[in-house]
Amino acid sequence: MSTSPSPAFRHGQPAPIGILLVNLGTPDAPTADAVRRYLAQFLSDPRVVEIPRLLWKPILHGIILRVRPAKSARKYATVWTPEGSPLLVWTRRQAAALQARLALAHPGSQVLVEPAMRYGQPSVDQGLDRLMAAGARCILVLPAYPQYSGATTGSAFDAVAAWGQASRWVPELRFVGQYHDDPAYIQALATSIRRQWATLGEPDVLVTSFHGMPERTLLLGDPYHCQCHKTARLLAEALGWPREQLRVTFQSRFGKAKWLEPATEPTLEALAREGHRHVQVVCPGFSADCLETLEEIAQEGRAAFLAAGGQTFHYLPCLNDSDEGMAALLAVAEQHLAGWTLTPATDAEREASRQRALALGAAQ
Ligand SMILES: C=CC1=C(C)c2cc3[nH]c(cc4nc(cc5[nH]c(cc1n2)c(C)c5CCC(=O)O)C(CCC(=O)O)=C4C)c(C)c3C=C
Ligand SMILES: [Fe+2]
Ligand SMILES: [Fe+2]
Repeated sequence: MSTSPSPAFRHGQPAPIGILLVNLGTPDAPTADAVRRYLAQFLSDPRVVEIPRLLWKPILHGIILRVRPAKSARKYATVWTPEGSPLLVWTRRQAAALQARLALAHPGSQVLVEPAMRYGQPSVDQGLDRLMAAGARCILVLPAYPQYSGATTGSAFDAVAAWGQASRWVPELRFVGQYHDDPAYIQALATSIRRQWATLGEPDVLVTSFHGMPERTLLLGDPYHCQCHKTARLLAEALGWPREQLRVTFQSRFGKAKWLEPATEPTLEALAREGHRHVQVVCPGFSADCLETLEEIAQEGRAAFLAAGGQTFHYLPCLNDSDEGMAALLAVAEQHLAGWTLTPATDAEREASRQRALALGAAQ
């Protein structure tokens, strides 16, 4: 979408450029009521549950929203921090760190970074309204999902489009689709893992556990599964590790449909039974630690591996706001900001450029 002239350079005064850093979303509190509100919004999204609404609504409201909130709230309580849900805390820190790094890297430009949650607060609408209120008319939407899936990245796009439909002044918008094979992201993963190996040592097997998706989405053309495998292959290469010592698994199964395989927890149990004693798990598809990594992997996954006879288990944290993680987000943002982040021209430079254009026109 584009208006002309580019509003970022109007009147010789640079308007700020906006970045909306979007992650999935999380409840406001680790209580059944708050989790119910969050799940109701999340699981009503047709991008997330692709079952005809007439069939799905009675299941969602009659069963899932009655049973799951209390169970999930108990899990959230085990990872909740004094500042709130880990996913939101990390997303806020990432947004602040990205803004600071952009200010250092591009002293002539002002780039504002707002955190947003696709479900819950602060919403995509609130984040975009804030950027507009601050004067940003060029906005980059950066979903914090390295691998594209319709359920996550696609849904973030829907939220931005719905906001645009309700807006009189739609800004220039750019949207990051994925960065699963970006060298800066792969390098960040490898650096983070190697740093942790310096104290933990290398495992027998490194399990890369990605969030699952219904298998049907792969058959329908969603690139998510392939992008997870490509990330894992590039990571093995960056680590200089034999491919067979690095496993790709899918976690967080939801519902009755067949999900992508192999599943993480059964794989951890099988590795223990096969005699692999030292296993580590890393979750490259999550840019920030959250319930799915801190509870499902670091707690449940560990318990399953040790109960099956494994000896040592380490969960390797996500990139979060680490130096290497922020360098990767900065690199991804910069690729998409090109042309917007140019330090604005002075009046003299603008006049010289106008004269050159006139001279060119006269020569033709
Ligand atoms: C990173 C990518 C993610 C994909 C792909 C994804 C797909 C997906 N998820 C569900 C159902 C649930 N996911 C839940 C939590 C959750 N999911 C992601 C990321 C992806 N989901 C994150 C970052 C989180 C953590 C949120 C947090 O607050 O920390 C939950 C809620 C928790 C629970 O009750 O178990 C559900 C439910 C589906 C159905 C799906 C693909 C179709
Ligand atoms: Fe999920
Ligand atoms: Fe889970």
